[in-house]
Amino acid sequence: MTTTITPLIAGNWKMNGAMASLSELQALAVLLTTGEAPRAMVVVCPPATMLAAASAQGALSGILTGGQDCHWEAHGAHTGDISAGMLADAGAQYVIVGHSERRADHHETDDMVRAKVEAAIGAGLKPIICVGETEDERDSGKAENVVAAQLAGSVPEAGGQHEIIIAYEPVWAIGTGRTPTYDEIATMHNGIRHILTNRFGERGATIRILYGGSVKPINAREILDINDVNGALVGGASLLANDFYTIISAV
Ligand SMILES: O=C(CO)COP(=O)(O)O
Repeated sequence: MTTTITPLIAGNWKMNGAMASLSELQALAVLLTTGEAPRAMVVVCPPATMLAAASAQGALSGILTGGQDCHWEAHGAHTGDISAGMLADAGAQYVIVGHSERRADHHETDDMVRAKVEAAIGAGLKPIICVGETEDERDSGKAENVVAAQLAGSVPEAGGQHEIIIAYEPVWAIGTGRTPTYDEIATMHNGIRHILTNRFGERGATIRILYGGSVKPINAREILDINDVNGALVGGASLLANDFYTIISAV
């Protein structure tokens, strides 16, 4: 059912890197254009200050770019914030919304995330909507219910007509070097697929579901082989061109 989905590998640089890190993007571009053609779409989400330069550079080698967050309004008195339209203006085609670090650090609720997704769609961006349980929630057997509730709250009806991407990122697997078992990932992705097809019908079968949380060159192949895993959202390992390229090549 999902075998026709072209996988997508996205790198989330978070608050790492400086303009000098664009040399890593350049190195990645060289690897991607001189090696075997990638079997995945490649997206890099650098800090917003680097987005325009990264987009211009990426365009030369097929690397797409995305923002790491956007405001839910198109413009206004929101000091320090960036709108989805501004990200598009800087060359982004994607935007990460509802990352657990923002849900935690900025008290983002599902309602806020849904409004951001709508703003992203309105600006012509493809939102990468993050969901995932904490360790306590997994230990107490609530992981699937937590993710189902986040999907219900964070994914707007417009998700049925526009391209959206779901990223399942268990909070306890982010930056820890720990991952769920392959069975646990398969169960969660299968559950998300059911939720998407129940809600959006045939279209739900075409929505990419990425896995994120300690994806590394060493585990990428096994994770990307799991049914209904349509790519990865990579943090730390996306900062170095060689590591990121190895993950992309694992598709
Ligand atoms: O949060 C993540 C991507 O959004 C995952 O980060 P790590 O790959 O560093 O665990």
